[in-house]
Amino acid sequence: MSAPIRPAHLDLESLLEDPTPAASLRCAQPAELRALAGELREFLVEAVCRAGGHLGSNLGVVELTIALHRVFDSPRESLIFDTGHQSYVHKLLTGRGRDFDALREAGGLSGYPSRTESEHDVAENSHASTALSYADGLARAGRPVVAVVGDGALTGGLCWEALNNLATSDRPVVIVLNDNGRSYDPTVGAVGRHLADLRDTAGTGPNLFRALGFPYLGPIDGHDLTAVEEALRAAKEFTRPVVVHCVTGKGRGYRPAELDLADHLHAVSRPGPAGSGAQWTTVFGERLLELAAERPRVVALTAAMLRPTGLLPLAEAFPERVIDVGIAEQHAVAAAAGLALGGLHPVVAVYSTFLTRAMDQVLMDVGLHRLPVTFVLDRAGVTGEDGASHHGMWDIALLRTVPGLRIAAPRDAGTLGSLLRQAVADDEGPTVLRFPKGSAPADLTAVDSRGDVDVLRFGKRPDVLLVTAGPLAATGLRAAVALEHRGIGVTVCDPRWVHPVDPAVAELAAKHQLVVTAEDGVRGGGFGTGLAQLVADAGVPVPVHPLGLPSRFLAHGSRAAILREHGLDATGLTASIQHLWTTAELGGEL
Ligand SMILES: Cc1ncc(C[n+]2csc(CCOP(=O)(O)OP(=O)(O)O)c2C)c(N)n1
Ligand SMILES: CC(=O)[C@@H](O)[C@H](O)COP(=O)(O)O
Ligand SMILES: [Mg+2]
Repeated sequence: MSAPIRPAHLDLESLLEDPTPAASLRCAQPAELRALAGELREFLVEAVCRAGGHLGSNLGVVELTIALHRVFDSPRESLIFDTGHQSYVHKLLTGRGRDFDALREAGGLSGYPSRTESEHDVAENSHASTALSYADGLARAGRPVVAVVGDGALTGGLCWEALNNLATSDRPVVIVLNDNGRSYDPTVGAVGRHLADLRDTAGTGPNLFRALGFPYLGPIDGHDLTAVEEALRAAKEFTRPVVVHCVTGKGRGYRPAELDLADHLHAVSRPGPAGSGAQWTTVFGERLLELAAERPRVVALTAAMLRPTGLLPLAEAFPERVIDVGIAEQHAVAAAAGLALGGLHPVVAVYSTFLTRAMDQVLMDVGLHRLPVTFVLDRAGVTGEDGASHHGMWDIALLRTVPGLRIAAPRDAGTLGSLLRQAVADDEGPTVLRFPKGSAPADLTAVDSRGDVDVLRFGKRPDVLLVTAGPLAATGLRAAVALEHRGIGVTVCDPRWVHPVDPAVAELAAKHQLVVTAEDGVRGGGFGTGLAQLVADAGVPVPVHPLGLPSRFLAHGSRAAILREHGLDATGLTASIQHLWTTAELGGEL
């Protein structure tokens, strides 16, 4: 193999222009690499503060990622980053630096590894704790593989299932433990404590990895390029899985991130005009605190997301009533079942997308026992910039299959409060509350109520009944006004409980000629499907047409733009309903 041609001088500018930066990295001198690390940090701070995204985690892995690309030959040797939120440096070192101009924008660079973006991205991840399993599989398939896993991700049970298998494997896998002592709460659990002991004793004390049978190299200063490289080169010599324990600083090199002791600027939001209403998350946190003060049996659980799910106010007021289990959604749900069996009313606060991991526990541990557990799903529906794996668009369709479980979708801050109150007062079985990312619309007053169902407006003529789920109520009202101007009477109602839907909706349906439903979840199997069943079962001969998201993995972009693209903004709903009404009047198929 001919020696790589060495550029005159390696710096960020030359690296950004270089289609194969790793080759240049391998030729660079230590001083150049140290200077490059500084430039990469400045670049990250500028790009992420502009576009939003994961900052602290990426600042912490600059040297580690440089070393990985110097020692391993990606993509021949697969580099997998667990969770993938810390893969920005990897993107920069694999020819995607210029694409940071459109980081997390529609059509632009993804905030996570993306197979369509680069052959250097092995898996399209973002749900934590999967990398070691991918690595085990890839190694068994004959691929040399390196997996980088964080101390937070290591709290997930899936990692331990993988380690159980890897420890006895005869295939080479380099497991790089990126230990920054941070997931969200560094005090959660024994894994974090053991890693701290390994750091404190310089690896000389009891060592879980060695006890399981892994060769263990470390702990290594993850910002000392030479030390990391030496360890990786040594690890590469092993013909079986080996653990390299790197100690890094989350937010390293950027003062505001280093000083942010809560989460070292784990993720930052894109700057922009603040929404008019309060954030859904904030409203939930405030209402839960009030309810917990009234109801001593209420306790809350989070899977390493205390602040993002709004539980901080409760944790500050009643620290003993909030349990952070680490990145362990399955354990959170099964432990909630235990808490409920013990007479408490647990509230599991989790992002919609992460509850899917624990579906079995929802079905068999909570559902089967008809336990009073309330699941609060933040980031339900379209989440936006975090892309395909973060959209919370499957929750209604999946959860509807759990016998006895009821799902509520508040339309605004006011209904969030009242529905949460109903949910935690329900001791007959599991309840779910789902709401999206962002700010809640202004409260919408009902003009009439039929059971659980709020009628938000009556059409001038009983043409169309529009039944909306959660925040689509505000959108539906705007569409209804536009349709009235076009001569189509539209009644809008919000069932509030989107599963099972109150039969009062079937009675309303019977008074109209066409029913349209709107939801920000998958259309097939979702709320609209359930409502169509209800109307049919009630013997009401009115066609029901569900509108929602297609059953596809939707790319990143802003929430508003994605909803627009799928006809779930006011203009889209207006057009769809007008089309359906026209077709219906002409006697066409619905
Ligand atoms: C299954 C799952 N639950 C929750 C999250 C949200 N989440 C993203 S990163 C993160 C912390 C990861 O900690 P760690 O692996 O130590 O990486 P660090 O950010 O510290 O580098 C969490 C909880 C997730 N991605 N996946
Ligand atoms: C918490 C985390 O790292 C991801 O799940 C992601 O960044 C979510 O972003 P938001 O919390 O801004 O929705
Ligand atoms: Mg960490």
